Amino acid sequence: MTSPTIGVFALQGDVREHLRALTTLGVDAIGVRRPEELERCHGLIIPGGESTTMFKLARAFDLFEPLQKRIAGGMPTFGTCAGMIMLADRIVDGTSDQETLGGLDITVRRNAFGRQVDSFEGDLAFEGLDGPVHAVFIRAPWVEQVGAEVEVLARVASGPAAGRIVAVRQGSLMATSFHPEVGSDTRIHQAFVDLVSTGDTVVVGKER
Ligand SMILES: NC(=O)CC[C@H](N)C(=O)O
Repeated sequence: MTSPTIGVFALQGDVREHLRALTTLGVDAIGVRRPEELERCHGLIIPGGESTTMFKLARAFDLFEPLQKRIAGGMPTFGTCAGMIMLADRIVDGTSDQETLGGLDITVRRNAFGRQVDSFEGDLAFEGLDGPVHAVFIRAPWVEQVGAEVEVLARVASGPAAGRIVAVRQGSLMATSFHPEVGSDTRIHQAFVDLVSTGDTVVVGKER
């Protein structure tokens, strides 16, 4: 596939930043609000935002089942922050029984780093990429537990959350706790575009 169309789930969240990153990479990028738009996509990004609102809107706009079907059918999908929560098979946050689209065999903790005030930035190593990534965390989840098929791509490097898993891949699904669409570093988007284009991405290590 030479020129894939990649959609960005566009009912809520930081859609524009992802569209801009994809366009910078020369990808045909479209916002997805309706099932017909999803049908045109070879891959999908689910952005950061507010995951409970995203679930409600996906239901209200009849996108929930089509999304679940495409993801289960192997469409490459990349979730960032709230998008990671959408893709997780299991969520813990102490309060809700929030449903998920699922697909990634991970357990995520919502707002794991704390509430609003605990948004932070930091550099971290990302499997397969040359040099560190500057990661921006905004009321972010972290991954508490991963299944046997899940590759860990990044962990927090230092501070109280050091060692926490913040990026994963399982087959055609990728997710980061942080926001790679913020700023001008498009390497993580490029890795996802490669995954969509070739069915595989940069060589990643396997860790549990
Ligand atoms: N920046 C984000 O996407 C925050 C995610 C949000 N805290 C949620 O639980 O859905």
